[in-house]
Amino acid sequence: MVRYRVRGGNPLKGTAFIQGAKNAVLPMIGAALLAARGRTVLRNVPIIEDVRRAVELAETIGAKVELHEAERTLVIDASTLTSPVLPAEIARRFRGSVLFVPALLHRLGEAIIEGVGGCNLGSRNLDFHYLGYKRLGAAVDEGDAVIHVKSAGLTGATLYLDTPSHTGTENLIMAAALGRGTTVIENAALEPEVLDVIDMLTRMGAKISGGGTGFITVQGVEELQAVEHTVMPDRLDAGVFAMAAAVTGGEVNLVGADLDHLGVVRYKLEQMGVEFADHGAVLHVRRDRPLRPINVITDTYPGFATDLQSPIMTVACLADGASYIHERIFDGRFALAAELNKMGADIEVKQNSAVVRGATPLTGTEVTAHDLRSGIALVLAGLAAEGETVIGSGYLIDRGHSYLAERMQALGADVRREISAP
Ligand SMILES: CC(=O)N[C@H]1[C@@H](OP(=O)(O)OP(=O)(O)OC[C@H]2O[C@@H](n3ccc(=O)[nH]c3=O)[C@H](O)[C@@H]2O)O[C@H](CO)[C@@H](O)[C@@H]1O
Ligand SMILES: C=C(OP(=O)(O)O)C(=O)O
Repeated sequence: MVRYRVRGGNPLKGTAFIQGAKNAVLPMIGAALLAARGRTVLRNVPIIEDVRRAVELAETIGAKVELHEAERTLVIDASTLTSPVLPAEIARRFRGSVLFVPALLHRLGEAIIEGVGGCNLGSRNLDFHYLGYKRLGAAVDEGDAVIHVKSAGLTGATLYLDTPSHTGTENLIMAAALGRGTTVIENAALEPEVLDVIDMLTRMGAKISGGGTGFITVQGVEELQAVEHTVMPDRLDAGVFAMAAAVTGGEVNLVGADLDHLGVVRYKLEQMGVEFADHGAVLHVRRDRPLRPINVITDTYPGFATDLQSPIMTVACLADGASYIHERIFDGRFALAAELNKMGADIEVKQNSAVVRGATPLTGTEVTAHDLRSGIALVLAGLAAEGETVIGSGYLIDRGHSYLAERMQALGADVRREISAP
C-alpha cells in the first residue's frame, strides 16, 4: 500500500528535472520487441511502475531486459521471444501492454491477450486496433476474457481510425511496418509521443511518412534493427510541475520541458495568470498574481490534453470565479471531483462537464487516487491546502511519475511517500 502525505503552504522554488515520457517509452518497448536481432538501448527512461510492468511483461514473453535505474536506461534483447501470451496478472496492470501485440504477431504469428489495464476512465475500447489488424489480414477472435489475434503475415491496406487513438495509431504503424506492401492510416494521432515513436521506428529501418499530418503511409520492410534512442521529455509531467508552481504561487525551472508540447495547456495556464519563459531546454514558470477562472475542453493534440484535465481542476479550485471543464476524450474522468470536495472544493459534475466554483480554501484530509492523474491532482491540492493531505492508492501515482516525492522536496514541498502493509 503506497500513500502520499503532503503538507501544504510552501511556495515551490527551484529546479525540477522532467522525466522521460511514459506514453513514449511504452510503445518504444513494444517497438524494441520487433527487432529479431541485436539489443535496443532506450535512454531517458522514466523510472515508473508502468515501465517495471512492461519489463516484467517483456521478460514473460521471452525477451532479455535490463533496467538500469540509476542510468535511466533500458537494454532490450528481443531475439529470444518464446511465448505469445500476455498474461492477465501483468497485462491488466497497465495500458501499455496492448502495445506488445504487433511484435507478437510479427515474431510469433499470434498474440493471446488475457487482459489490458490502464486508468479506469470509463469505456476504453480497442475496436480500432482489432479492426485494423483484421484489415491487414489477421484473424481476431474476441472471446469474453481472452482475445486471440493470429496472422500468417500481415499485408498492407487502407486503415482508418474513427477518432485519432493514441495507442491505436502506434499499434497500426507497428503492425504495418513489417507487413507486405503499403498501408495508409487515415485520421492518425498527432501527439508528440507518436512522432517520437515514428522517429525511433524510422531509425530501426521502417519506412513511414506523414507523421504529424493525420495521414500516415507505411511501406512494409523485411526486418527492423535494434537501435539506441532517447525518450522525449514527458509533457504531462512538465504540465504537473508547472501547475505545482501555479497552485503554490511559486517560481520553478523545469529542465527538459518543451513549451511547444504543452499545446493549448500553455495558453489556458497563461489565461489563469501563470507566466512561462522559454530558456532553451529550461522552462521557467511562475505565478505571482491571483488565479483567474478558466474554460477547458479536452481534445487530442494540440488541444487540451485529457491527462492534464484532473490537475487543472485542482488549479481551478483556487481561481476566483466559476471555471467550466468539459471532458471529450473519456466518459468517466471526474472521480477527482468528490475527493476535492472532501477537501473543501465546490465542484458540480453533470455527465461530461464540471463546474468548479472558486476560490475555496482547501483543507488537508484523507483522500483516494482513483487513477494516475486524479492522484497527482490530489498531490497538487495538498500543496495548496492547510494541514496534511493523505492520498491513498499511491501506486497509481507511481505508475506515471518517477521519484515524485524527491523531486517535489527539491522544490521545497513537504511531500512524503510511505509504504505500509495493506
Ligand atoms: C499508454 C498511453 O499512451 N496512454 C494514453 C493514450 O491512451 P489510449 O491510447 O488508450 O487512448 P485512445 O486515444 O486510444 O482513446 C481515446 C478515446 O478513444 C476511444 N477509442 C480508442 C481506441 C479504440 O479502438 N476505440 C475507441 O473507441 C477510447 O474509448 C477513448 O474514449 O491516449 C490517451 C488519450 O490521449 C491518454 O489519456 C493516455 O495517457
Ligand atoms: C490515462 C493514462 O494512462 P494509461 O493510458 O496508461 O492508463 C494517463 O497517463 O493519464
